[in-house]
Amino acid sequence: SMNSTSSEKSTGSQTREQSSQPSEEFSTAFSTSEGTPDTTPESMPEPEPGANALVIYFSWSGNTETIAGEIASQTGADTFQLEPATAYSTDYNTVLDEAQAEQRADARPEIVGSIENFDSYDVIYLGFPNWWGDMPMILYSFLDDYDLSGKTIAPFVSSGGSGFSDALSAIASAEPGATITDGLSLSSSASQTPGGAVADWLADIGFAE
Ligand SMILES: Cc1cc2nc3c(=O)[nH]c(=O)nc-3n(C[C@H](O)[C@H](O)[C@H](O)COP(=O)(O)O)c2cc1C
Repeated sequence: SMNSTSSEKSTGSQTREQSSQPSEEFSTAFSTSEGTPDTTPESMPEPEPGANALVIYFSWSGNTETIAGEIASQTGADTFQLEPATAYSTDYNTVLDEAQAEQRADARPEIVGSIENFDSYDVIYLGFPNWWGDMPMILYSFLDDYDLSGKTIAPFVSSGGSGFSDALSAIASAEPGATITDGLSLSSSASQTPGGAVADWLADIGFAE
């Protein structure tokens, strides 16, 4: 299940009616182009691979979710889907307007449920689609609600071509006490077969199993 963290997310499997690639227009319009000291190594049990990592993501049409699932599968990390208390429209043109209105209002959409044992995670894989050159506002809700000081954030984005835009600096501003790795940026279509890119990225940032 994509919602394997703790017990919270029984409501988390919204179905999406859109195709996984609703945003052809963006391809053109937006193209720019272990922490503890090793004191008693003999007697310490080995930590489970990925046991201290959590994949947190928002996805409207499934592309970011596919990347999130691949990261979880390759690392053994838990996952938590950011889901807004008030669902977005399933209509593409309508969600474009909803997203823009939320951005203009600097909104903080409420997140369904809460992340159990958040403090126990050292590594947060944080994924989202590029929405109008920014993170969806629910990512700002998450960064406001949770303190990521001392954690490592490994960001990933799915986009029609814009990549992260200014999202990486926004994350850094919101979480000055966190370490942020190089990000993984995939196009909408590359997001659908992310295995190789995820493996390369995990190796690059030092989190390959
Ligand atoms: C509301 C909205 C705004 C978008 N804005 C951009 C954008 O500014 N730049 C871009 O490259 N893609 C943009 N896209 C395209 C998405 O980033 C892209 O389709 C992504 O793969 C969707 O990920 P998801 O399936 O996880 O929701 C936008 C899509 C939506 C729905």
